[in-house]
Amino acid sequence: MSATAVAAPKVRAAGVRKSYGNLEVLKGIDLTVDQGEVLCLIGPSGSGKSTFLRCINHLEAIDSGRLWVGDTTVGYEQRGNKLYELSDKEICRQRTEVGMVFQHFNLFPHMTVLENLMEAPIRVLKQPRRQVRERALGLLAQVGLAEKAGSYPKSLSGGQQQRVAIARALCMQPSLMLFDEPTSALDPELVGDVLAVMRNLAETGMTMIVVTHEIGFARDVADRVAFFDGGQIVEVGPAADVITHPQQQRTREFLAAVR
Ligand SMILES: Nc1ncnc2c1ncn2[C@@H]1O[C@H](COP(=O)(O)OP(=O)(O)OP(=O)(O)O)[C@@H](O)[C@H]1O
Repeated sequence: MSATAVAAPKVRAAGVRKSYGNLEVLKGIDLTVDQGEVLCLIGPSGSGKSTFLRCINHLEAIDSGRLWVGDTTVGYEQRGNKLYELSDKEICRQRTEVGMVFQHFNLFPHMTVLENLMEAPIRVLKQPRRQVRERALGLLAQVGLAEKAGSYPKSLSGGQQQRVAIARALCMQPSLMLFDEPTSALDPELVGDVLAVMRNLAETGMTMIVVTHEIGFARDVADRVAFFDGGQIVEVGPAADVITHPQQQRTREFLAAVR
């Protein structure tokens, strides 16, 4: 054993495959995401980025390969021809450790902003109301929305709703945050505030996997970038290398088209 302890990867995928009917969406994904790392997934529409994210959070089951989420937990493991799946209880437990932010904020419309944040920690984690309330108010301050605690989602802008959605995910105290195109439903002038919240979160050391078309964000904030195309990772490496000096022709074409 080496003198320096090395933390286990937060997420590890090995040969992950997923099809919808005859459409093979993930064609053998191999990827490791380290503790505290920010990884951005970029690539054309339909290349499988969201599906991969959804597999990590057990919103989709993989067909084959292996997927570990967390330090020790096996997500899915193919043993011979038999696919081992987590029990519903294990999935629930793992989901509480993984926060997910979607393109469309998915806030509960009938609850205030503060109630949106408090709902899952109280109902799912059974944490004391007073403690959750304190944490929720702190998170709202962190995303610049302390004064909106008593408002209903429909009275907020899209950017504010997305910042609430991020705070809501964080209120569960996750150790991994997944973002699925968090800014693509926003008007351009609202994107900056959401990206600033994500940038601050990255600086706290949170492990983050972000599907995004915001190439500037990926270049400036990600530790590594993975370029997906046709259900495969074509290129993965340090953000500055993949975005500024892509090695693969396909990556170069994609970046030229989106810039
Ligand atoms: N539940 C589903 N049933 C059938 N096909 C699906 C399903 N979800 C995704 N797909 C298909 O899988 C392919 C990959 O979709 P996915 O959303 O993972 O791509 P993506 O790279 O995230 O694209 P985008 O940037 O447009 O979100 C697409 O062809 C999509 O139509």
